[in-house]
Amino acid sequence: MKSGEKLDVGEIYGINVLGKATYDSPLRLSKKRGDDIFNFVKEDDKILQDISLREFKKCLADNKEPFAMERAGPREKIYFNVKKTKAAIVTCGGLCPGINNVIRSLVMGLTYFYGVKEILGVRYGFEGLNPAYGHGFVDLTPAFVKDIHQFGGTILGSSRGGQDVGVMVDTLYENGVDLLFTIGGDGTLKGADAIGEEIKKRGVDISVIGIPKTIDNDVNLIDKTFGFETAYHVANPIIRDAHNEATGAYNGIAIVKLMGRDSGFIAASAAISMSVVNFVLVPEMHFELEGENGFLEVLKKRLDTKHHAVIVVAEGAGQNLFKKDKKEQETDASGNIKHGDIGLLLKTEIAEYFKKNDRQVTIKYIDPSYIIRSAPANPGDSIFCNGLAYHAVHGAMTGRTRFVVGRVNNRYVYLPISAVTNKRKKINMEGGFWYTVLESTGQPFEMR
Ligand SMILES: Nc1ncnc2c1ncn2[C@@H]1O[C@H](COP(=O)(O)OP(=O)(O)OP(=O)(O)O)[C@@H](O)[C@H]1O
Ligand SMILES: O=P(O)(O)OC[C@H]1O[C@](O)(CO)[C@@H](O)[C@@H]1O
Ligand SMILES: [Mg+2]
Repeated sequence: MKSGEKLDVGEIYGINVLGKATYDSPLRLSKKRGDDIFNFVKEDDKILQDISLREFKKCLADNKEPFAMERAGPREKIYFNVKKTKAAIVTCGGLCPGINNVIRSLVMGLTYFYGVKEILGVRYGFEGLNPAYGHGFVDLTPAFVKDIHQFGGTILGSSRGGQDVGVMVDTLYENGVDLLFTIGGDGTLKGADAIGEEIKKRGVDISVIGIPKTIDNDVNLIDKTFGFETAYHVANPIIRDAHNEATGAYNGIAIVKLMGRDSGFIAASAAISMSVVNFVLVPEMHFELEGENGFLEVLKKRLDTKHHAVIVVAEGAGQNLFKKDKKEQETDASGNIKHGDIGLLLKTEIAEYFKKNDRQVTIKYIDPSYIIRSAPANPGDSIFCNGLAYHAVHGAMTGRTRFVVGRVNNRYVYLPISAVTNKRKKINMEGGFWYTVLESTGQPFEMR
């Protein structure tokens, strides 16, 4: 392609809008550079998805515009009349550090940036949008939320389990809600999109916004979800102490099981952050216990040389070892598969194997379980939660709908909900992150 020639407009992650934004933003921001005042974000400001030069050159060669997404932030024109705007906030799914920070910053942002006067707190997840449960609403004001960031959990309560989308939209409409902020994981975001679809069908003016929350960090496309960093931060000293237990006995083995239903980011990050771990087992890998290259044999070799071992296992790892029939698979209220307890299975299998091989071992099994997700957000997550909430408020006021706010390549962006829910983010076993895990643990590429 010759210089100066225009690229074809390629695919971008287009976001639905309720209509044209016609009101002037009440924010006193600048429109020009060089005046030391933050500028409104221009509508054509996009962030590249893949920042490698090779990918960019490939797009140039194919005469295609690279994949890009909207930069998040305040716009000059907004859609909603701030004098009449009413918002609602709902939190769904499992707990996660930082939920209260997000609620607090949404309330502060809506109130102080745009002058929104009424914000409803929906109780106990999507249940709270079904009047049959009788949960009622909480009035969220700056005075009410000012201290909540100091606590873990969610002041609104949460739930799993499906609700009738029509009933939820009726509730929003009947209560005059213009903006619905949903804070949750993949399930919540799918629910939010379904609500947005129903709103569109009815032709009503309600924006639906998603703020991705999950300690598992399994939301597609975005750099990370809030709460993930705190979760592995809490796991870090637990691993340190597990190592003390392992080295405190001849042939001591410590097993730490961490959450991570389908993605092993918590286990892997915790292990790299406290690099005394010798084996990390995650759902993304296939490993066997038996056999010449199986996990038990590799563990034996490790004990023969070092006489202790620390194993960190993600709850969704090694599910192939349970040999369950598809029909026997149990699910929770939201349809998430309940996994077999890999921590206990490892403990039993390791004990039996070394007994059979006539070797003395001491096994300590540690399952911190919910402890890693019920803590308050650490400083890194607190900063992140603030940023997500403020950017969500700015996006919502413009009439954008069915979108999530997230960070991609270290920038805040808006993405359609469907782009982040159509696939679960998993550790790339050929990627640099997993390679770091192998470098840090010294475990083999394969154990099967
Ligand atoms: N496809 C869907 N359509 C409508 N609602 C859904 C859909 N999937 C999930 N939900 C609802 O979203 C809520 C939260 O889902 P879920 O329990 O799976 O948690 P999550 O948001 O994925 O968070 P976590 O990371 O803790 O799993 C539940 O009330 C669930 O019924
Ligand atoms: O027992 P609960 O509350 O349903 O949630 C457990 C699940 O939630 C998660 O923490 C995700 O939020 C998973 O890692 C875990 O499997
Ligand atoms: Mg989920």
